[in-house]
Amino acid sequence: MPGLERPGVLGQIVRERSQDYQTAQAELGPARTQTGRFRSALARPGLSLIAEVKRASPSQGAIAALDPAQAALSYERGGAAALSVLTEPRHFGGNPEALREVVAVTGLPALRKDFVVHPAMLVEAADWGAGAALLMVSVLGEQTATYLRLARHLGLDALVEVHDEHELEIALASGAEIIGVNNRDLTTLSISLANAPRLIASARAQGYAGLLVAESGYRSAADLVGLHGLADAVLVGSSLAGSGDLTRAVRELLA
Ligand SMILES: O=P(O)(O)OC[C@@H](O)[C@@H](O)c1c[nH]c2ccccc12
Repeated sequence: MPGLERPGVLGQIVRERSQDYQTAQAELGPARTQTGRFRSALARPGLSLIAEVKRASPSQGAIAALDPAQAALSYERGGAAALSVLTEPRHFGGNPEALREVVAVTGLPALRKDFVVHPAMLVEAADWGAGAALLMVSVLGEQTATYLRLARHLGLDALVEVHDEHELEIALASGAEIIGVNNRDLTTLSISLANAPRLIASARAQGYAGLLVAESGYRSAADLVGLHGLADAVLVGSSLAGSGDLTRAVRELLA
């Protein structure tokens, strides 16, 4: 399975997830209809917000004991364009039910946020009603294009995540329609808010015409100023999830 040799926290999680899915079988079945709901939600004019249901993280430990369905409704009320739901159980407090519950209560498209290391994880995402799945170039490397094709076959949009120039090259070559740039280095967990603007500008300069998402570390509307007119969307988790009033936190972030 891909990514087993990655260093730091990322490598640990990838090895755990690979164990979890070691004996899984992926029944792809016939091609499913592509709705593109997640993609269209981000393509709307202005900076779209992907609000994340995140109960814990390796960098912060416990964030908030959110009820996923309630959190999703609060985010929707505040004006989020789409949702991201962690399904990784050991470090992010996620689980499959969280995603299923969110899909059941909201009209917003949801991203399965996990460390995809096996095709079965994409089949699950589609079966659970996700509109999209996260594909991390730091995990999948040159297999990113293969997983992208699998996601499409299953009717899913894919958020292809990169953190540096080399990963961006792989994402651009893979044919990704949505590329996310993570400000957080997942091997060290350190954040640099300059990373997403820099790589997003680089993707545009290379003629990339798809959607671009800035990810991680945003806490206030002031932090987003540099993204307007540059990124199509921003992915925010911890600062919203830990705010105590999710609807208000979304409104303040988008103000
Ligand atoms: O909580 P933050 O700093 O707002 O970040 C959200 C999101 O970008 C982050 O959860 C994330 C980005 N890429 C990931 C990959 C796996 C797990 C988590 C992530």
